[in-house]
Amino acid sequence: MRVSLIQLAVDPAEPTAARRERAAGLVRAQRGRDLVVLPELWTIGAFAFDSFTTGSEPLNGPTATAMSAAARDAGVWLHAGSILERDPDGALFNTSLLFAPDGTLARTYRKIHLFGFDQGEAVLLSAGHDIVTAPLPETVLGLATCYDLRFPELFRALVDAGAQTLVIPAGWPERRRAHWTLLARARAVEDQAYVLACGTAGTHAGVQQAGHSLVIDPWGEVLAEAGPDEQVLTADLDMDRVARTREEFPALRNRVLGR
Ligand SMILES: NC(=O)CCC(=O)C(=O)O
Repeated sequence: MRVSLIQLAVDPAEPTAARRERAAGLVRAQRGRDLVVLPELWTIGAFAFDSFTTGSEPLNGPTATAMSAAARDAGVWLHAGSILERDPDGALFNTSLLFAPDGTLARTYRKIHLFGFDQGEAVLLSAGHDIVTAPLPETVLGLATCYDLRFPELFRALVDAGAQTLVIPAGWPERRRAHWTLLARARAVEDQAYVLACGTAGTHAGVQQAGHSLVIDPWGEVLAEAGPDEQVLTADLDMDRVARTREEFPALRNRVLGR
């Protein structure tokens, strides 16, 4: 499976509409790949809390419309990262969007673990509750978002639901980059799954982003790692490796608790 992770720079000087158009162009340039991934809240920035209300949009809003068209034009599965979803009652969610190659919105995932303790996302948004997987021709995706990475029980639930490739869009700060790398590799090793972890670059709301998006195999080896700046990271994945790893080193089968 050929994957591209688009590590977008979120720069407050760039209007959202311009970034949306730029992101759509980058997606279109990935024709020939099987799956393309964008980061968390790349329209406004994961830490731009002051813009959370004005930057919110419905599931048929401008970002979803542009990403649907880009997926269709490129003929790829597109995990379009996440948007600030405003539901019909006005509640806000951090919602990931997965588009099929014909542009259909195949899945949404509302971030379960909201970041910020007693401020920011944690107080401004509503949390999701649903475990979301998506069967693709080559693999089964399990969806999670950024801070979710710190909660291994979510990933175990995704694996129990059939996930083989864990997709994690993020807006992770440089200050905690060591955690990002460590936890992403840990999730790959403990769940014996590919991890596609796509972050943002640049600085927004005074928070320098880590970049360093990662493609990690089910043995925990880093197959590809981005630098700090905007970059398209590509990798070719051997999907048989998930089943082989789980067969040859059957730690998942040896679970005693929580089954
Ligand atoms: N957007 C986020 O979820 C940030 C998470 C984070 O900074 C951390 O877990 O550390």
